[in-house]
Amino acid sequence: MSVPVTAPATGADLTITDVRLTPILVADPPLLNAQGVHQPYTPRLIIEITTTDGITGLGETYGDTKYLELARPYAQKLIGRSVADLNGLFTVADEVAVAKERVDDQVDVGGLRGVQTADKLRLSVVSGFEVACLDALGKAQGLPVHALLGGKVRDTVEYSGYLFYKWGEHPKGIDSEQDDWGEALDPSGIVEQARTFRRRYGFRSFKLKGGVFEPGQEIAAIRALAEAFPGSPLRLDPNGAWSVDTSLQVIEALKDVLEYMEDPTLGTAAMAAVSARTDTPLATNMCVTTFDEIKEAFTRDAVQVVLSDHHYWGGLRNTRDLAAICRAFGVGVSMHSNTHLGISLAAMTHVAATVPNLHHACDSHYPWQSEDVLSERVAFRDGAVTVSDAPGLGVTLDRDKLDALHQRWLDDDGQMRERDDAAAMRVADPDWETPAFPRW
Ligand SMILES: O=C([O-])C(=O)C[C@H](O)[C@@H](O)C(=O)[O-]
Ligand SMILES: [Mg+2]
Repeated sequence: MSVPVTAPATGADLTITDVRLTPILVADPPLLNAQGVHQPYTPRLIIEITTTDGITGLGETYGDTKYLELARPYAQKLIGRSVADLNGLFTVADEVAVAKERVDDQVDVGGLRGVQTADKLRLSVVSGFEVACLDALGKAQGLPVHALLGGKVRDTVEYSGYLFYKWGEHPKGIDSEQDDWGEALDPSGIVEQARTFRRRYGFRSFKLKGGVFEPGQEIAAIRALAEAFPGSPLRLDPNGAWSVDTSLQVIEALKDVLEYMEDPTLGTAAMAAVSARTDTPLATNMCVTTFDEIKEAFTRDAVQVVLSDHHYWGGLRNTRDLAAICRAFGVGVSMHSNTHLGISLAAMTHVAATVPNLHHACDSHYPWQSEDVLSERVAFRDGAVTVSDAPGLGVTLDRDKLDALHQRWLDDDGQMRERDDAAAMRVADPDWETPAFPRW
């Protein structure tokens, strides 16, 4: 292996001596989507990689069992390697077996993140370790992560306000934390939520998570937003809940105010059928979620914007590769988000800062997370995060906070350790089954 374990300029020893994995449960509000509702707590995995010199890099990824069972043996294999050996992270991942039942006939979070393959599972684990290696390497070299990716092309990264239909609180009788967002179950509730987003964070564009109510109500919500925030870029994302015809009807009703329509219908073929009959751009984080899916989707002109997500695309450098492919095909790129904490927001911001063809505000769930493992939260100002020039990611772990969220994970009887939005919905509605798609 030719990757140096000693940094020539600084003399820092980059050898990995310890990897610490801490599964946690993070409070999550009752956000509704096409599958059901978010659980009161969601699993995340915090990764700490330490070098011989005692430098520690931080990473974050999904924390459900299927990720933990890969992350544990993978972490062991990294001891003795260099944090600079970023390509080696993928080689080592191929040595970790993925259980067949984890991928056979499976989709990712009920399909919210598209297909589930062994490769994608591995990449979803590698990404957290890649971020931790980059953080450690940056600290060792005195360079921010964006510099390790080639350097920032912007000083701030814009995010959109991610609006959700939501209940005022989780169902009574189960452990949960109260949030201060209130209920939003109709157009006026959504506008009120958007006003709160704007007041607290300054977001200029908004995305509404749809596929919850019949399309007429969701059209009314977007119309109400357009009226309340004239000129703001707006997006609607029903996670594939509509047929091709319904998709076209909704697009027709909203085409004057939509920046893009996100995953109106399921699968590349149906997206291509919609795309062929509208000029409104279609975005996806469902039918293009792996490199293998790009060729068909792009050659059929099924999507005009790909919403990358460094967690399942395999890290920050793969995200840049994806952006380069999109650029070559004239396809736009932006960022998808699931529930995540500040380590991931910092990582998203570093990579987004380096992508020249990023022309849409990125998604982020972070405002919905009242808890974090950082000593200082990452701040949104005027709807954007300032790109840090501090070494590494530029964030600091608060061990007490990490320990408290880990204790919650330890105390859990197992129910919250797997994200399952349909099961969470059944707590309120025992007959709930995720509807067959297209639902409308
Ligand atoms: O399609 C999307 O943008 C997402 O899947 C984002 C999130 O997963 C969101 O839908 C959620 O967590 O409910
Ligand atoms: Mg989406």
